[in-house]
Amino acid sequence: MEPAIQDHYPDDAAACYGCGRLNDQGLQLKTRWVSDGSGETATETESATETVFTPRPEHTAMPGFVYGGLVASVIDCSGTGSASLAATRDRGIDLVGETGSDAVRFVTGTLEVRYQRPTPMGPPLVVRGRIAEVKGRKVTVELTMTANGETVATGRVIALEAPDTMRAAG
Ligand SMILES: CCCCCCCC(=O)SCCNC(=O)CCNC(=O)[C@H](O)C(C)(C)COP(=O)(O)OP(=O)(O)OC[C@H]1O[C@@H](n2cnc3c(N)ncnc32)[C@H](O)[C@@H]1OP(=O)(O)O
Repeated sequence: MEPAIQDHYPDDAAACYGCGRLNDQGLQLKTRWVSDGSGETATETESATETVFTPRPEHTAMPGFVYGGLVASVIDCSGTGSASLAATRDRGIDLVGETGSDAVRFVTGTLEVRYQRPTPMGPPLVVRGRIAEVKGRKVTVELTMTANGETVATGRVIALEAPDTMRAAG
């Protein structure tokens, strides 16, 4: 299995509620490259990322359905994780081993979510990310979330490399 980018964030970037490995109360999302041949072209396949999360009962909106804010959170950190994967790769940094502190850190500039149908509580939510553009310190990622193989939400994240002020805080 490919390494998860969040396991390669330095400790000062590992407290995120969505994806920080050091946040015991958080979602601890993990985002990886996948290359299962699902893309129509080699570039699409190479650029696909995946994040999988199974909601818990406290993530309920109405009984049986997932809270939309949770859906947005999963898409958010899937997007920043995907951006980090892309920038880290583009800069020629190899993620060696299961953990490390070699990832380029990204934060959310813009998050867009379109809720396509109610998200059922129970099955894992699978988010696929496609790197739409890398422009300097800005990466645009398009994302699709499925549950039981059906699209429940789509989104777009514009991620920016983390500013020094955020890295130094805390
Ligand atoms: C690292 C591990 C943690 C993972 C994080 C998980 C996700 C999060 O919750 S992060 C928290 C939420 N996000 C924030 O608090 C970010 C707050 N905003 C900021 O700090 C800044 O506005 C920041 C960093 C986004 C952009 O500032 P800055 O780096 O100075 O951008 P700037 O130099 O002005 O612009 C660079 C490019 O980005 C674009 N841009 C700037 N801000 C945004 C934005 N908010 N949305 C979209 N595009 C933007 C500009 O238009 C410009 O584009 P182009 O090069 O095409 O002209």
